[in-house]
Amino acid sequence: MDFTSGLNDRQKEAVLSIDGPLLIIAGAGSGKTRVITHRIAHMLTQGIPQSSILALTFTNKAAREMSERVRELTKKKLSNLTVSTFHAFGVQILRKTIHLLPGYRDNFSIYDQADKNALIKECARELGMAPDTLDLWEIGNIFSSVKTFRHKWDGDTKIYEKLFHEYQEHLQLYNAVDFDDLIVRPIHILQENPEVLESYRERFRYVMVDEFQDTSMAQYRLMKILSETNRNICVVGDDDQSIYSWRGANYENIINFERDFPELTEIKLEQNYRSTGNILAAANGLIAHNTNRKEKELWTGTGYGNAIEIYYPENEQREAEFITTMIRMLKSRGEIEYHDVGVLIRTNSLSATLEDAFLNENIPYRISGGTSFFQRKEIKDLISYLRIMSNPDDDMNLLRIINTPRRGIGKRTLQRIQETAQKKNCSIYSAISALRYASDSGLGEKAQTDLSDFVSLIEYYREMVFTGKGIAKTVQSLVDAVQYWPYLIGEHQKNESTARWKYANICRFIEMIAQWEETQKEEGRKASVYDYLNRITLITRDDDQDDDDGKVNIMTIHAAKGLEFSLVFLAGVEAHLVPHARAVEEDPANLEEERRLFYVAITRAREKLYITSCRSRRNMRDVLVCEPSPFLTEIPEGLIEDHIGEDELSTEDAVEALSALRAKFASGS
Ligand SMILES: Nc1ncnc2c1ncn2[C@@H]1O[C@H](COP(=O)(O)OP(=O)(O)OP(=O)(O)O)[C@@H](O)[C@H]1O
Ligand SMILES: [Mg+2]
Repeated sequence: MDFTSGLNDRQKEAVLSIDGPLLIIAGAGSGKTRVITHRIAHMLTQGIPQSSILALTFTNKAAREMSERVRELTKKKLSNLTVSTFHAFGVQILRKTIHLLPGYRDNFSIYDQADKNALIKECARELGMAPDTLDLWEIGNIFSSVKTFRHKWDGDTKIYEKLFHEYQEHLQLYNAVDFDDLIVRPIHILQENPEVLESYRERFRYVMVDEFQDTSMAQYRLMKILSETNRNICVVGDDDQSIYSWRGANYENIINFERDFPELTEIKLEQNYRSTGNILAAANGLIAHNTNRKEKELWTGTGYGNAIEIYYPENEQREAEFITTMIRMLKSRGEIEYHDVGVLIRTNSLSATLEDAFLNENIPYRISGGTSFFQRKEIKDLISYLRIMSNPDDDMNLLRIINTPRRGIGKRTLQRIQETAQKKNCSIYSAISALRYASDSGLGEKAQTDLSDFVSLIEYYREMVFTGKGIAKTVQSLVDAVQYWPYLIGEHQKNESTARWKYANICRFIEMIAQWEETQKEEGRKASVYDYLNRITLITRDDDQDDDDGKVNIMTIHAAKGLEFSLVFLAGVEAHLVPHARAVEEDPANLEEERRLFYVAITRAREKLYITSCRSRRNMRDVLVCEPSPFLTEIPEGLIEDHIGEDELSTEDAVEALSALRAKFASGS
C-alpha cells in the first residue's frame, strides 16, 4: 500500500521522513493530523513494529479518531500501537513503574479536580487552617504550577507551602496521584531509574505529537526525555491555535524544540483542505492582527463558497430559535445531516438556553463540555465503590461511600476511626478493619457490627471483581446489595422522576462497563478494574464518551479544537464574551489568546459559517445590553453578509454599535 497517494508534495515529504526530528508548524486544516495518521501507516509498511510507535495528542476523542483512521488505512488490528493522550500515557507508565516511588503500589487511585479540592480541604483542616476561608481553586492552581515546574514558592505563595507538603503526603498515604502527577511522576521515575528510561527509549523509538502548541512544559519534558537519544520525534502544531496557556500550555515549546533538536527538518504546509475561500480569508484576516506569531498564509484550491452570515438576535432565546430553525430547515431540505453541524460557544454557561431549544424542537444533540456523565453523583458513588475495591487505602473515596447509602455509621464513630488512623498513620480502611473487633475500640456494639458489615461488603465485592466475575456484573449486584434504588427514592421523595432518571443513569453506566469489557475481550486484553477506573478518570468534560452519530454537536470552542463540521454556528459572539472580558481583564496579553480562540472557531467550518451576536443577554438576574465582538471588525470586508437591521427585532443601538466599530476598523486604530 502507498500511503502517500492523496497527499500534496509537502505532506508526502513529511510522511516519508521518518528518521530524525521533524517540525511541522502549519495553519488550521492544512492536513497536519492527516500527515500523522498516514505517517504511522507508512511506518508500519516499512516494517517498524506497532509497539515502537507512540503518538500523543490532546483529547481522548482525538486519540480515538487517530487510531481509527490508521486502522482504516492499514486494515490491521492495532493492539500494540500506542495512540493516546499525554495523561493516559502517563498512567500507562505509572501502572508499570509506580512501585519505584516510595510508598506507592500499583493499585493507585487517580484523583480528579473534585477529589483534589476535597483533599486540600481535608489537609487544611488538619493543619488548623479554616478550610472555608480558602480559595480551593486558586490553591489547586498554585499546587499545579509548582508541580509542573512553572512556579517556585515565593513571597505570595509561601503561605501554602506547608499545606502543599501535607497534600503530597496524603496523596502518598492514600496511594493516590493527581492529574499533574500523571505527567511529572513518570518524568521523575524515568530520570531516577536509568534502566527504566533505557527500556522506554528502546521501546518507543518513534514519537509523534499532535497539537504540539498546547503541550505543557511538563509534557514537553516527558516527550523530550523519551526521544533524546533516538531523536525520531515529529511534532505538529499551529502556534495560531494555542489556546490553553491558562492551563500551563506553552507554545514557546516550539522554540524549545528548535533549540533541543537543532538538526530538525522543518516542513511547512500551506494548503488548506478544509474550508472554503471565504472562511479561510476571514480566518487569515483575523489572525493577522496578532503580533506574536509565526508568519504564515494559507490558501485553498476550492472556490470562495458562501458568504459568512452574521445575525443579531434580540436575546439568547431568539438566538437559540434562530439556530434550531436554520438546522431544521436545512435538514428538511436534505442539505445537511445533524452530525454535520457544530454549534460553538465561548463558555459553558451559554449551553443551557441552546439545550432547551434543541429539546423543544426535538433535534438530537450532544453536548460536550457540560457536566460529564461521570461527574454525576450517582455515578461517582459507584465509581467510589469500585475505587475502594481496587485500593482500600483511598480515604477520600472511602469517606464518600461509608454512609452512602446511609448505613448508620455515626459522626462519633467516624471521628474515632479517623483519630485512630491518624495516630497509627494508616488508612481509614485499615483502622476500621482493626477497630471492628478490638475490645478497646471505644466503640459501641452496634457501631462495631455496622463497621464489620461494611468491611464484609467491600471484601465480598473485592473478591467478586477480582475473580473475573466481570465489573458490570459486580456493580449490578452491588447496587442491589446496598439498596441504592430505595436510597434514591428516599432522597428524592418529592420528585420521583429524578430518582428514576438517576437510576436510568446507573443502568446506562453498567451497560457502558459491559460494552467496554466486551471490547477488551474482543481485542484480546484483560478487562481489569484498574484499567477501567484509570480510563474513566481521564475522560474530561471536553470529551465525553458519547460518540453517537446523527446528533448536532454543541461544544465549547476549546473542545472543538482539531475537529471540523460542514456547517458551524458560532453563538454569543458579543463584545464581553469574545474576547472574554474576564480573561482580558486578568491580563491584557490574553487578548491574543482570545483571538486565537476565535480563529480556532472560524476554522472548524468547512462550507458555511453563521455567526450570531445577541443584542441582549441574560446574565444571572440581569439583562445585559450587548455589542458585537470587536473581532468581527477584523474580518476583512466583503466576506460577510451582514443581516443587521433585517428583522423587526433589530434596534438602532446595535446598528450604531457596529458601524462605530467598523469606523474604528477603517481608521486603522
Ligand atoms: N492532501 C489532501 N487531500 C485531500 N484532503 C485533505 C488533504 N490533506 C488534508 N485533507 C483533509 O482536510 C481536512 C483537514 O485536515 P486535518 O484535520 O488533518 O488538518 P489539521 O491541520 O490537523 O487541522 P487543525 O489545525 O484544525 O488540527 C480533513 O478533512 C482532511 O481529511
Ligand atoms: Mg489536527
